[in-house]
Amino acid sequence: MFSLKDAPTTASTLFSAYASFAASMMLVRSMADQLIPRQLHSYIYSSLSYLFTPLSPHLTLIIDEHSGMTRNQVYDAAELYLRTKISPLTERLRVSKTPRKKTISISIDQGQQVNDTFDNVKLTWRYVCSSDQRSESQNHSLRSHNNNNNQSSEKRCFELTFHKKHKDKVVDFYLPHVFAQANAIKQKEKVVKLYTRDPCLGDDENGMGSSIWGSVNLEHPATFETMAMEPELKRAIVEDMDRFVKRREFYKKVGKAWKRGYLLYGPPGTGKSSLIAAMANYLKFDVYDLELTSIHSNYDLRRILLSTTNRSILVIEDIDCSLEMHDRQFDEQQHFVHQQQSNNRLTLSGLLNFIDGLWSSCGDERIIVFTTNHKDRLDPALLRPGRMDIHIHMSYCTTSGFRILGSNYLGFHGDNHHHRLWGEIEGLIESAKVTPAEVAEELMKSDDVDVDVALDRLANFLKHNKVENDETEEEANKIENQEAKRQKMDDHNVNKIGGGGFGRGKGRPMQQ
Ligand SMILES: Nc1ncnc2c1ncn2[C@@H]1O[C@H](COP(=O)(O)OP(=O)(O)OP(=O)(O)O)[C@@H](O)[C@H]1O
Ligand SMILES: [Mg+2]
Repeated sequence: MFSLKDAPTTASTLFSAYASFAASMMLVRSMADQLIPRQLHSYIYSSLSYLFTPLSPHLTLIIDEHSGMTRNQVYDAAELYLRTKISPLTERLRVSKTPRKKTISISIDQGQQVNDTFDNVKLTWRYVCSSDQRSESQNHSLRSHNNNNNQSSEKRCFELTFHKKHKDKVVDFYLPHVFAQANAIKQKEKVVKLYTRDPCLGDDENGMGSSIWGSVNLEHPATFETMAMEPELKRAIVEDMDRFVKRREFYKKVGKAWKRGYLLYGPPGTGKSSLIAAMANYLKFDVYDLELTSIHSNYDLRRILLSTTNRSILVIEDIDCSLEMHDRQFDEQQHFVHQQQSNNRLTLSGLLNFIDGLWSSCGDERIIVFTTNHKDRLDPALLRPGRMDIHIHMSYCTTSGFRILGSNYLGFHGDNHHHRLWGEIEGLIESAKVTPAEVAEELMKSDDVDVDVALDRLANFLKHNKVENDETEEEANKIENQEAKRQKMDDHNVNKIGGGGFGRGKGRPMQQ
């Protein structure tokens, strides 16, 4: 065996000593290669290299874009979250926008680093792209999955580095924080959709699914700020919705389906449809506009409702005239006799049963809105307590409603309320019984809105309506008085004939 101790220290001996050492190492390595099973080679070499590399105090988590064949949700959350953490020092950013999105998204480019701090823990994110080593078959299936030929061969991941001692804090608290923030961003950026039944589209081969509904982006600009309504009513609706979306656990605890029903009633043009849009924009819930006249049976209804998604608003407008809905009691009596027939037509009880039962138990965070111009014509089954949780009366334009429209349409704020016509209009607005739609129309009539002209026109419109209302009211009073007189005469005669027998109330008609 070679020994350095006895060797003379000349250059040539040093060289021959090194050569001999290298030769011995090669011999040892080739013996090891032969004696140690092949599978253990890489393990042993990496363990040896680990022993000779200084220990790093840092830990790096690798967050791949895909987990197997599906997307890695941690990656998606990180991508959204890191958009909010881009610092002015970042040198390269990626910018994109898809037709479905309203905003431009900015994300970090490969190799770029983003620093973050969470509960005094310093973290560094790095975005890494490399060419994918996966087999061609895997790439192929990913390609078809992503429908994105150029990018599928690229392997993308985030590397999250921090001090090892914070591992638990990062996994248990920081990553959930990243998820929560990403969800909030997603929610904010969500484009609300309006789904309507498209008769031109057939069902898919299962007879179910998205083809039942066609969708467009809900571009309705109504918000609670633009709605001309009493401020207290607006506040009450917003608070009610806020409470509703926060109460997942509560609904579970009390065993109630997580749904909420609103009945909006009032004359045409008072903002019922606008309010639905404002609700959808506020909650970022998609809207399913259900036209009952296009549905022919309870079976169809069930199928259509089952294909709606959670966190959505189901709207049935003009419920009183959508259908000749049968009285619920009548329908229940007939149910046993004509069960088959009942499935072949759409009935009020079919709708109510479904909303109360099946539909509400298989979905979460559902809102249902019925609208009507005539609440008095609705079937009592629809109005009974517990069915529609909140009844909202959309009324003619009030003073505060006019203030909101004035500020929206004419840019009136603060001092502008001192306009010479303002007081006159406020004095007329409630007695003129005009709808917010009519007021909005008057304010928008000229192309370039001249405030004087617009208010002048509105004042005249209100005066004209008030005169008409007064005349109609006079006429109605006259008829009412005549009616009352006639009634009095009838009652007089009835009392004479019936004599109030069998406990009938005095003055009640006999046929009752
Ligand atoms: N309360 C309101 N606040 C703000 N704008 C309103 C309001 N009511 C009506 N408008 C305006 O009038 C237009 C028509 O209103 P909308 O369609 O919401 O009324 P509606 O009550 O649904 O009527 P209908 O009973 O005929 O369906 C809206 O696009 C909006 O511009
Ligand atoms: Mg409407």
